[in-house]
Amino acid sequence: MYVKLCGLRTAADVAVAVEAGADAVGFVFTESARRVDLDTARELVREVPPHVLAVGVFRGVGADEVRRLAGASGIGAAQLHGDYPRSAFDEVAASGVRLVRAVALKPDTDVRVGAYGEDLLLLDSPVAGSGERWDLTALDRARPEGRWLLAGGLGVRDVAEAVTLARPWGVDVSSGIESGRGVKDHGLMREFVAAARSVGG
Ligand SMILES: O=C(O)c1ccccc1NCC(=O)[C@H](O)[C@H](O)COP(=O)(O)O
Repeated sequence: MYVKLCGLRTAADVAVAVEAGADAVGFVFTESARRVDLDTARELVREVPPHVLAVGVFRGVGADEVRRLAGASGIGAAQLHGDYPRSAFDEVAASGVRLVRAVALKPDTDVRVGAYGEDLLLLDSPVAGSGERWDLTALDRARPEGRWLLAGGLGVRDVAEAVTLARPWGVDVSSGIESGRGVKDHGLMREFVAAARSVGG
């Protein structure tokens, strides 16, 4: 079970995520209580070892700006939320970063992993980073195959149940590992990784 811990803001957050065994860590570059500025992001990315993917989270930022921030911070992947066209994905990918396509599951959502050139598809709640759950039974109508992550209101107590129901390749969390908005709880981070991996290997 691939586990991404998102919205990290301090070097201690990164150290705990790595020690807990996270596969990927996310840094929010867009308007949010979790936003980190470029200098902070660059310092945090330096703390991420090569076997862990450093992901920059973007929404409402042009592809050229994503490229600039990706290059300046050293992230390994860009997670794009919102209505980015395929051309924007191509443009960002050309800078050498991997792509995460973040979408809410609607009737017309293209759930083919890689349809926009992405390495990972992230199925999230309609309001990303809000900690709100969404109706996982919608996956019965359109279930991705391959490298897709489930996100949206997951927490220590319910991630195992959600994994059993949705059968994702991996999971992503932010609010559920916080003690307050934008403040990571290191105990919850460790517990979340263990809980996510407690289901069927
Ligand atoms: O975290 C934010 O504030 C945010 C703002 C704008 C776009 C994306 C954002 N976050 C993305 C994530 O943290 C996660 O990938 C995902 O949405 C899970 O969030 P949560 O429901 O809080 O666990």
